Amino acid sequence: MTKSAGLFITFEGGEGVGKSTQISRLADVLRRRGHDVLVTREPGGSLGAEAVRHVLLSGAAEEFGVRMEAMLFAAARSDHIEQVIRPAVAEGTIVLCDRFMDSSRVYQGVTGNLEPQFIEHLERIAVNGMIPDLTLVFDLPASVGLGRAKAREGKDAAPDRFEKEEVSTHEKRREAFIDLTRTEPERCKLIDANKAEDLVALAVLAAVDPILHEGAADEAVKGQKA
Ligand SMILES: Nc1ncnc2c1ncn2[C@@H]1O[C@H](COP(=O)(O)OP(=O)(O)OP(=O)(O)O)[C@@H](O)[C@H]1O
Ligand SMILES: Cc1cn([C@H]2C[C@H](O)[C@@H](COP(=O)(O)O)O2)c(=O)[nH]c1=O
Repeated sequence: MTKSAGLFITFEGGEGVGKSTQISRLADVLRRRGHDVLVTREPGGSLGAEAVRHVLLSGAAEEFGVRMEAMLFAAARSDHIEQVIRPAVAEGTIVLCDRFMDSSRVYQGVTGNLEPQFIEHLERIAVNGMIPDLTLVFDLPASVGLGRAKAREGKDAAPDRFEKEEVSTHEKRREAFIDLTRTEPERCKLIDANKAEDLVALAVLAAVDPILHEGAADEAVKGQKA
């Protein structure tokens, strides 16, 4: 198989919506089709960003305020992009990333009440042009997602810094994620996550297939011109 162009696909949504489950299933399908695939996550995905992940999810930075947390997410994102994502996409890899800049827009921007200009400025610096080719927004009632996350972690596990917030805050996040699919319909596609795993997997493939074919068509045109 000729090497196709790399792609950057992000998975967004509230807690326990099934992102990791579907990323793993999609990665298997794409690898079977012969693609190089890298699965990664935020916050984290590079050595520096994984260190910052611990600070953020443990709640150690919470007392310093949402601006501080937003800047830590942005710092982790910048490291992750420059060390891992950009080089992988440049080599032709399909990068599947569990959460990215839209989580900052929603968690720190909308429910953290940070000024939109501040979030936009941080995003521009951190992302540095590495905008996802496609973002899948998984949608599920917040209470269902939180229930799934709790079942996954075990009833005695303590919720992390963000999981522990009010259900109404999680519902506000759900609405904000849905809004993204209205304001950026080309990039952000809504996936109904309130279905059996196999049906969600079919919806994910249906959303991803068109951009795989666009990439293949671009390569073919380049090949004809060469
Ligand atoms: N379609 C589904 N129906 C029922 N349960 C599901 C479905 N998809 C995933 N799950 C289960 O729900 C739990 C949460 O799924 P998963 O870890 O994939 O979500 P996530 O979006 O990555 O969560 P988080 O953002 O909290 O890390 C897991 O135990 C998973 O097995
Ligand atoms: C990237 C990013 C993440 N968050 C929040 C969202 C989740 O509550 C956690 C990550 O946990 P997960 O189990 O790995 O999904 O972090 C955020 O608030 N802002 C961000 O930019």
